Amino acid sequence: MSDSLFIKICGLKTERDVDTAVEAGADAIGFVFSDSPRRIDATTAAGLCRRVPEHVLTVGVFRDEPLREVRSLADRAGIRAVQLHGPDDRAYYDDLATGGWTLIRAAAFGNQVPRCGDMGEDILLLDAPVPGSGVPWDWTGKPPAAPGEKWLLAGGLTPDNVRDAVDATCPWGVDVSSGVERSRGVKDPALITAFITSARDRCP
Ligand SMILES: O=C(O)c1ccccc1N[C@@H]1O[C@H](COP(=O)(O)O)[C@@H](O)[C@H]1O
Repeated sequence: MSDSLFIKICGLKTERDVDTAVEAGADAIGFVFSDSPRRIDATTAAGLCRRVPEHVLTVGVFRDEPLREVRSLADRAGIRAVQLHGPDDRAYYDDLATGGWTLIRAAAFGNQVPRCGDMGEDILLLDAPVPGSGVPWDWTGKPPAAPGEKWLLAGGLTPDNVRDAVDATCPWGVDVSSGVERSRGVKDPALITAFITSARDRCP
């Protein structure tokens, strides 16, 4: 992981896209294990993880999956972090913490601003109400999280809007899926590279 803006590229399914994200400087790459056009199985993810150097965090994305499913998929794939889109249950997080994974809690930004650590997570992801939809939320209204918190901005980011979004919200990092695709579920290597370049523009 680098000290500059942390960048996660999510929903990768192919060797070409993993290699592109790593070479372009991604800090984390995500594999979706929930219902989605980006879903892959544990065997495919394990093969892709073997291509990823140690300094890049491999993340499994789950939505309201039973604990035993999360544990089984994460173990078989060999990922190092789990991104949880529900349930917001402290016991669920405490259980997964014993597995040694970095815990990323995804929450929709609303009237109540979640705090990183409320569920024992290591990183908070503030997302649009429908994850993976490519629809941005209004990040201009008020500070999404306290300065210094380890939080990722996600939801409808693209190479064209990521720089403004970072300037407006000062997140610890950013996360993208739809905005680097040429069609739903199909990544575009040129967009992956363009996203990382734009996000880091004027950043250390
Ligand atoms: O990508 C999906 O289909 C998905 C499915 C289930 C949970 C999360 C999912 N994606 C996450 O959504 C955000 C933002 O995505 P986008 O850039 O708006 O398309 C990202 O964290 C993905 O990991």
